[in-house]
This record gives sequence, structure tokens and C-alpha cells, in this order.
Amino acid sequence: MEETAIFEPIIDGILSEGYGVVDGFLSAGEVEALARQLRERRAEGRFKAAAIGNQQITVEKQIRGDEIHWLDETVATPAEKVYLDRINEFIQYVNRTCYLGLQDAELHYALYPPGTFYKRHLDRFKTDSRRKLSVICYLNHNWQEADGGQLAIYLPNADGTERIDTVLPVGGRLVCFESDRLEHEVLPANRERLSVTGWLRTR
Ligand SMILES: O=C(O)CCC(=O)C(=O)O
Ligand SMILES: [Fe+2]
Repeated sequence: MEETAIFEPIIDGILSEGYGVVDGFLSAGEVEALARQLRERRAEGRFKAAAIGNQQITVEKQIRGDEIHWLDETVATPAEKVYLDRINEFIQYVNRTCYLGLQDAELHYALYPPGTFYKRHLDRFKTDSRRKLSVICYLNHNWQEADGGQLAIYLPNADGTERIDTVLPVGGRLVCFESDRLEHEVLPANRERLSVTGWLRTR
């Protein structure tokens, strides 16, 4: 797919709704390859229970139940390189069109076992103001509404009330929003839920 065709709607969504969603950020084949890679990394024993806070010390299952593994570009496999390259193209696009001065990305795989969730939170750590945009790409085959696991996004209305939009974690779909702005939550998933989550950072 032509790059602006997938990048432009993301930025348009952020500007008009506060968040952007696009399908086909990864093709079905790319999703399958990256999901397979995730499972291989997990089988190698590389995944750890996700922690809360920037010291990565507190594991709190009542807040989040996912397991994660950080992508390392120095040992990236072809399937991982496809995603890293696409994200880097997106960074260039955002810098050309929005002058955000993005520098790099930090990305981790996430696997939510059935029944797990991530309670309402903001992504930016108090001590890390480099995180500008949160990007999540889903790696799930044939995800249905009944599978749960929606990303719930809390949006402020002009009158001070809030509304909640939900996004299904459909394979190949990318969601992006400003890390210090939008509170969000992962609702309990009824089946294993796979994604790559990350942050686009300034210098
Ligand atoms: O997987 C998602 O939909 C969101 C994950 C998330 O909020 C996070 O990892 O900070
Ligand atoms: Fe988050």
C-alpha cells in the first residue's frame, strides 16, 4: 500500500478525534509472520510480566496482566525489521507533516493471556517526557467483538463530561495517540491477545 494512504488517516484522526486508527498498517501476511515471531520469542522464554512505572519493578496483576518483550533492532529478524522499517517511515512522515521532531521508537511485544487486562492509565511516565506518541499494532487473527479485549479510550467532551470509544484489536490495525493526553484501558480479553506497543520519542 502507498505509504501516505496508511499514514495520513492516522494523523487526521489524531487531529480531529484525539486518536488515529488505520487498518492494514501491516498486511495479513506481515501480521502472521510477526505473530509467529512473537510466539517464537516467547517460547525462548524472553517474555516477562509487565511492570508499572519507569523502574520496571512493580508487577501488579490487578492493574495489568500482560507479558512483554522489548524489540531489539540489533537482533531483529526479517519479520521484525518489516515492522521497525514501517514505524521509521511513519516517524519520517510525521516529522515532515507535523514537525514533531520525533527521534526514535521504543517498542515491545505484548501478550495478554485470557482474562487479563490493563486498567485505565496514561502512557507517559512522570520522568520521561520524551514519549510523544503511543502506537499499538495488533497481531490477532480474526478477532471478534465477543473476544473482548477492546482498547477503551476516554475522550473529554467540551462540557466536561467524557465519552468512551472502543477499538477492537484486529490484526494489522494500528492505533496512535498523544502519550500524555489520552487515558485508555485494555478490557479483559477472552482469548490470547497479541500486539506490538510502543512510543515515538523526541530527543
Ligand atoms: O494494547 C492496547 O490496546 C493498549 C496497550 C497499552 O495501553 C499499553 O501498553 O500502555
Ligand atoms: Fe497504554
